[in-house]
Amino acid sequence: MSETLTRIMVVDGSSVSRAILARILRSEIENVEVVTCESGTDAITQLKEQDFDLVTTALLLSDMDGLALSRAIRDTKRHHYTPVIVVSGDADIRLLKEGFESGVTDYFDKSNGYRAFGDFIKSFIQRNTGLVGHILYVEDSRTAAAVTRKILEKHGLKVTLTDNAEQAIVLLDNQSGKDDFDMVITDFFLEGSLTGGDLLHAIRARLHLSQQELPVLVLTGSDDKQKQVEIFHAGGNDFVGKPLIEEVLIARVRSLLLIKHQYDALKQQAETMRWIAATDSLTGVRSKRYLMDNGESYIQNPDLHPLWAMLIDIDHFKRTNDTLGHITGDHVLAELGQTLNQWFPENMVVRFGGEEFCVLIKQQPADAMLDRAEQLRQHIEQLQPAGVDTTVSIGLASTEDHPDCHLSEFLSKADEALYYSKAQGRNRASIFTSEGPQASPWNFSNE
Ligand SMILES: Nc1nc2c(ncn2[C@@H]2O[C@H](COP(=O)(O)OP(=O)(O)OP(=O)(O)O)[C@@H](O)[C@H]2O)c(=O)[nH]1
Repeated sequence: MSETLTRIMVVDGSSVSRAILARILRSEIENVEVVTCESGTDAITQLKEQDFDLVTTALLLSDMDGLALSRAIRDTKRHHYTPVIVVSGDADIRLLKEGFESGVTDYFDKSNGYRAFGDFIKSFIQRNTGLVGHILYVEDSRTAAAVTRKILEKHGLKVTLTDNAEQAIVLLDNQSGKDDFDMVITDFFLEGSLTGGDLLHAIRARLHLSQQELPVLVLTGSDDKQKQVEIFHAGGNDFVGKPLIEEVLIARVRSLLLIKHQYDALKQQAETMRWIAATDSLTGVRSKRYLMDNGESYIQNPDLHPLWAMLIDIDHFKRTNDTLGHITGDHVLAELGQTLNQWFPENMVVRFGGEEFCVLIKQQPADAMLDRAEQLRQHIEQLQPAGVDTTVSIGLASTEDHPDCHLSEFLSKADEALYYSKAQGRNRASIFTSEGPQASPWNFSNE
């Protein structure tokens, strides 16, 4: 949810149009304040006194036309950069010819309907909100650095300045994942032993940061076409000629940051998808798919031995569902999942089936494992998850007893031990040794 307030001015001679446009904007855009004006003069007066993020204007107004209003807006200091959108039903030839020179940013064809107007403005705002990003700026001229830094900061960017490529590489190399750089702006000609071209090469070839991961904008005073080609060959995303023109610099920075932010969003999305595929949403433990993808390498890793498979199955869970309902059953499962995650934080906790969990537990001697299984059994017996009397049966198998098993075979040993626990009366733990299933020594002391 956006937290900053967006202020939009709507200029239109028709009171009906003003009311509809304002209503659409208020319903489509979060945190918006809409101010309406009937005439160009009224609009200019308010624009001189207040800040707005966007102005929409009809083409025909009672005292001037939308193009004249746009020109007047460009002449104000406060709104020199504010986007102006002409909203009109007839894209006449004058708008096409003069709109650009008048500083009109975009045009909305009213014949597309009011609903489309809401979508149009919403997406326009999303594309044109204040710049957000952390820029690593490499410039050895103090004067140029001061001026450019001021421009970037004025547009909302955070800037870290260094005057040489060597230092820039160190800063990039030491990024920690927090407050990392979103893009690099570098002068091509630098005084140190490395040029902007060398920096580019280091970013792409040594640090392996792609053009989407870390866009680089090169500032060059040279009109040399060969140099410009070299910049692209070295992995530069774009270049801007010096002396810098503020609007050109900001437009380039904006489009490169857009690439970077889209890359970050896709990466985040892929991460979320992986997490969803790997996690059981009801219980918060790993999914069976995760076990199938990762379990084999886990049990084959000798550093984790002795490694145990522990299968935990709720006793008479059907009865819980049948008497107390499926929802209560779900709550029991969720609480058990949470408990197992807490008990085995460094291990692989998996929902193995409907009411069955599997935990792969690393580096446990047999005595400690049998103690732990018994403590868990007792804990669940007293836990009453979701207020329901609940017990579990447990089956165990160890790599010490079954050193050369693959995952499925290893799990089936633990499953046989679990079956044995069920057959012996439930609410107990059993272990499948090299001699077959046996009751945990704890069961004898319980009975
Ligand atoms: N609430 C709920 N129930 C589930 C879920 N997945 C499986 N079950 C139920 O788990 C129950 C398993 O029943 P059974 O296989 O007969 O096992 P049980 O009643 O636990 O008996 P024993 O395992 O022999 O002690 C069935 O009623 C399934 O509907 C789930 O996601 N939520």
